[in-house]
Amino acid sequence: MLGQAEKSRTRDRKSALPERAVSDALESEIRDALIERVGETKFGLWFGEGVRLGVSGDGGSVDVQVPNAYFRDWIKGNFARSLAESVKAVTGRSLPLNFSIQDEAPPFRDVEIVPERSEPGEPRPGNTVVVPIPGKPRPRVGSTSPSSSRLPVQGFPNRLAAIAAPGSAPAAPAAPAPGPGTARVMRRLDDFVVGPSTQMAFAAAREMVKTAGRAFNPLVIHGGVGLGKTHLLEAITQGLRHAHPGLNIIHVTAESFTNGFLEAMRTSSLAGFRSRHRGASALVVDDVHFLAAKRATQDEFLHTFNALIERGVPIVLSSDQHPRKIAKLTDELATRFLGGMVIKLDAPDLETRRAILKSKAASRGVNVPAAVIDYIAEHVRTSVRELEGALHCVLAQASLTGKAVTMTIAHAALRETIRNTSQVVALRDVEKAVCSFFQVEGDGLKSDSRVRTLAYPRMVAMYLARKHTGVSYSEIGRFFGGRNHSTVMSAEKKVVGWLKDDAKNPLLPGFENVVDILADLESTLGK
Ligand SMILES: Nc1ncnc2c1ncn2[C@@H]1O[C@H](COP(=O)(O)OP(=O)(O)OP(=O)(O)O)[C@@H](O)[C@H]1O
Repeated sequence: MLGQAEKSRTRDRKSALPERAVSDALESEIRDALIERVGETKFGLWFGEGVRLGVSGDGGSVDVQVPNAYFRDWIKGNFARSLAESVKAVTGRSLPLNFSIQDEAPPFRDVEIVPERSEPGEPRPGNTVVVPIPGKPRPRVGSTSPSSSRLPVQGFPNRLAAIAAPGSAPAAPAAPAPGPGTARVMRRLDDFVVGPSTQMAFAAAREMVKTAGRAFNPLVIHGGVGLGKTHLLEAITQGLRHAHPGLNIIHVTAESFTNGFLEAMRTSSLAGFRSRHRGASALVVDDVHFLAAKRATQDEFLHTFNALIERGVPIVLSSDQHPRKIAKLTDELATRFLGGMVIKLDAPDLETRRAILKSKAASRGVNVPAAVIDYIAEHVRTSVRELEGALHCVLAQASLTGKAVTMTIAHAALRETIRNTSQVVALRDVEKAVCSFFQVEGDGLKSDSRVRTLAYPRMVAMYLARKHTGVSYSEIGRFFGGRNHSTVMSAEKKVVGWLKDDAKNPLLPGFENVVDILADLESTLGK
C-alpha cells in the first residue's frame, strides 16, 4: 500500500506532467496497487490486455474499460472492492467505478492449454490451466467448446448421448471452473487426503465421477469453511472431464449463477441463459447457500435443476449447511437437494490432519520433521485451510530466517495463530450452537417447560456441555435453568442411550438419527 508521503509525491509528480502522461502514470500506479491486493496471477488474467483503468476527465470517477460484458461482470463481482481501494491508495479519494465496454479493445487470441503434472507420455487432459494470450477470444474453463461437445462420449455412451441436451445451445461459456477470479489449476481427487471425516464424501465424489450421476443424483456436499468442499467439486469436474471427454460441464459458484441470471434479465437474454444451463451435460455449483433468500434466482435454479434431473444430468452442489438448514431456501429446492446423496464434510481428526500436512509439505518438496507436523496438527483443528496456512507460516519463517524447519521455528511462527485458534468450549458456546441448530431461544432452553421441542434440545445441550466443557454436573445444571446435578446426569444418560441404540431423531427432518445431530453440533463447536 502506498504511504501518505508516496501519495503526495505521486500527486506532485502528476501536476508537473502533461495530461496524457498523467493518466498513464495514474493507470500504472493503480495497476501496481491492484497487483498488491489481488496478486499477479489474477491481475494478469483480469486486468491484462484489453482492460484500461483511469480517472475520468472531471476526476469524479474511475473509468474501467473492459473488452466485453463478461469481463465487466467478473471484475464488478470479484474485484470491485480491491479496485476501489487501489484507487483510493493512489489518489487519496474514494471514487465510484464507471465501467464501459471498449469495442475497439484488442480481442484475446488463442489459448494454450498447459497440462499439469503430466508424466511423460501420459497426458492428463483434465488438469489444465488456461493462459490467455491477447488477440483472440478468451476461452472459459468450465465448459467444453462447441466442437469438443460433439466429440464421441466415452464411458456411458447411451446415457451421456441422451443427456446432451436436444437442440440446446452448445456450451456457451460458463464461468471459469477453478472459481471466480482465479486461474488456479483445478484440484484433483488424487490430492485429497482421505480420513474418517472425509471418506464418505470422497467415495461419493469418486462414484459421481464413475457413474456420472447414475448411482445417485444430485450429490450435495456440505460442511464448514475450509474443509474441502470446493476441492471436491473441482476434483469431480476434473474427473468427469477426464472420464467422459466431451461433456458440456458447467461449473459455477451460486453467486455467479445469480449474477448471470440477473444480467440475463436485465439484458433480456434469458432464453440464452436458460438454454445454456439447461443444455449442460453436467452441472457443478459451489456455495448453493448463496441462493438463500434470493427468491427469483431460486425459482430459476429450480427450473434448471428440474430440467437437468429429468434428463439424468449429473448435478453436484456444495453448501456450508445441510440443505434443510439453509435459511430461506424454498421447500421445493431443499427437497430436491435431498433427493440424491447428501454428505457432510467434518473437520479432520488428528491423524487426517497429520496426513494432510505431510501431503502438503511433500507437494512443496519440503521435508518437515514429524514433531513439527504433530505440533501443527495438534493445535490447528478447525479447518484444512487454517492447517495449510499454519504450515505455510512455518515454512515462510524458516525460509525468511534462512534456518531449517525446527520446533523453535514452528513455535515462533505459530504463537499468534495458535493463541487465536485453540478453542475452549464454554457453556454459552453450547447454548448458542444448540439454540441455532434447533431454532429455539436461550430462555426457552433454560425454562421449566417440558414440551418436547425444548426438553429434547435441552438434554442434547447438557450432554454436549458435559462432554466438551469440562464443567461439573452442578454447574451445567445451574447454567441450564437452575437444575440440579442429577437432572444433568440423567440427561447425559439418556443421550448416551440414544446413541447406543442409534435412535431416530424425533424433531428435525433431514437428520435421520441423533448421532447426525450430535455430529453436526460438535462440528459447530469445533470438535
Ligand atoms: N482432505 C483434504 N486433503 C487435502 N487438501 C484439502 C483437504 N480438504 C481441504 N483441503 C485443502 O484445504 C483448502 C480449503 O479447501 P476448500 O477451498 O475446498 O474449502 P471449502 O470447504 O470450499 O471452504 P469454503 O466454504 O470456505 O469455500 C484447499 O486448499 C484444499 O485443497
